[in-house]
Amino acid sequence: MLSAYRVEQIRAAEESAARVHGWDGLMQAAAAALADVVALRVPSDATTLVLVGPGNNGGDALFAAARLSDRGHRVDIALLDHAKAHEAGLAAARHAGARFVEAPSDQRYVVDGLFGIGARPGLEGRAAQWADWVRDERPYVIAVDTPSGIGVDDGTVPGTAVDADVTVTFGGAKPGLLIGRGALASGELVVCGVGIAEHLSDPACEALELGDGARFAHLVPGPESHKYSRGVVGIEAGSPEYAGAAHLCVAGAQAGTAGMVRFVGQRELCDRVVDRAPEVVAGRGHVQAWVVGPGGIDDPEPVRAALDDDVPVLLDATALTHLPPRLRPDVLLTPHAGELARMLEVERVEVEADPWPHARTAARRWDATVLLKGPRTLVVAPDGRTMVNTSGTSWLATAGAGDVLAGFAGSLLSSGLDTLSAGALAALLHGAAAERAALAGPFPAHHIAELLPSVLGDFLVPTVAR
Ligand SMILES: NC(=O)C1=CN([C@@H]2O[C@H](COP(=O)(O)OP(=O)(O)OC[C@H]3O[C@@H](n4cnc5c(N)ncnc54)[C@H](OP(=O)(O)O)[C@@H]3O)[C@@H](O)[C@H]2O)[C@@H](O)CC1
Ligand SMILES: [K+]
Repeated sequence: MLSAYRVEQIRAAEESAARVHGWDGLMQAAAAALADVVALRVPSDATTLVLVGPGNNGGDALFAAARLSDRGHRVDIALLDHAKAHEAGLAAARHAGARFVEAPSDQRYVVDGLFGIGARPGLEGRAAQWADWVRDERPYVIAVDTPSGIGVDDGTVPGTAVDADVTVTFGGAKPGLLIGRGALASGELVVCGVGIAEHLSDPACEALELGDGARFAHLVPGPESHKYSRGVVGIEAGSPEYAGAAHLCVAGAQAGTAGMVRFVGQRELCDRVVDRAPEVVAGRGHVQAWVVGPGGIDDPEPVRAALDDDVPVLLDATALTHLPPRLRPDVLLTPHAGELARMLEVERVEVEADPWPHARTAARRWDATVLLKGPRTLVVAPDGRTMVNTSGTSWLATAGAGDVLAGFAGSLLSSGLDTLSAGALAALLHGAAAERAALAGPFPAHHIAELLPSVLGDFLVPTVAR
């Protein structure tokens, strides 16, 4: 599990840790970790340009530059403001023989030490020019703690930001490195301990990882299991216009942990679904979770009927246009940005620019868990607990992918996972299956459903079914 902390949490932990290790101790730990990553990633005969800002982020970069110079690396340093650069760091870099330059020129490797957790979002003046140079010249960029220009607490990018290939972040991740456009600017994350971990309070948000399978070992059936104990998921999806959504949602559900899939809907659609998937049972009956809405008809009745059953309910697509004013925490809503914008009566661009507060607002307003689909899918519980998904590929922007996700998440709900865990796990494995599919190039959504069982199996290893 990857944990992310807001700036004030990091500051508080830093304060406590500094009493133990000293401020210089923390900075040296950060600089050492940074220098190690640079030494591993940058070819030994290349020149690394280190961009240095006015605060301790620049201090980390300067001490790392000194360490790299000492190890024989060629280092150019560009100071944003000579008068404000970290004094001891500057002396160390000079002493180690780093070269000082006025501005970026033809360097292909860059360390972004302009601003870290002390940053106000948005870059101006020379910092903005240097970020533009990075955007145009596309060198390989290693960001120090955070890419400069992002909102560290929320992942907003109000203006220009440095686009990094990798971000070496200290003490713990930050929400802005996981969420929204900030996440896209961060690239790969390397979290380095600098001695503050034991002083941190509860994370602001978390990301499940593919190594977290042991937490879900209870999903693996045992010798006593039967189809009902594994879970029955009921699906009401598809319409004459979108029959495919029914097939894809069912395929997603069958790829999950449920022992049985029920399908309800018009007779003709039921027949078609059972023709394609003979294991499916058509018609109403007892279920442990409902999925309603993918490609569905514009009718409030299926939503009302599912909510009347006292089991977890996933509402997607057309079902989101028929929400009662208040739901309950075992309801999982799965909008994309456009659907959430409609639900909240705001513009889609507003949701895309700052997704987290919009997902939180909806979760609070409906007292339901909200899974907001996007390049970094968010799952937010009514009490604000948030999981961010970091798996996936841009090829996932394909018709039907959401139908598969809804069915798969519903399957996990029917097996007893709470809405937050089911949403987070479904998003993680759906994204991982898409990454696997993308190895062969673009793919249709049904490939995700075909790959999900093996992705789930790998995730749950070494806890294999007996
Ligand atoms: N966490 C840890 O345990 C450890 C953390 N460490 C490191 O410390 C870093 C935090 O350092 P920091 O507090 O000095 O803040 P930093 O990000 O360097 O920037 C502050 C300066 O930038 C300026 N400024 C800000 N935004 C601006 C803008 N948009 N445009 C222009 N100027 C702007 C701001 O100006 P001011 O707001 O004061 O006017 C101030 O001068 C942290 O990210 C990590 O790298 C390690 O050393 C040790 C372990
Ligand atoms: K930075």
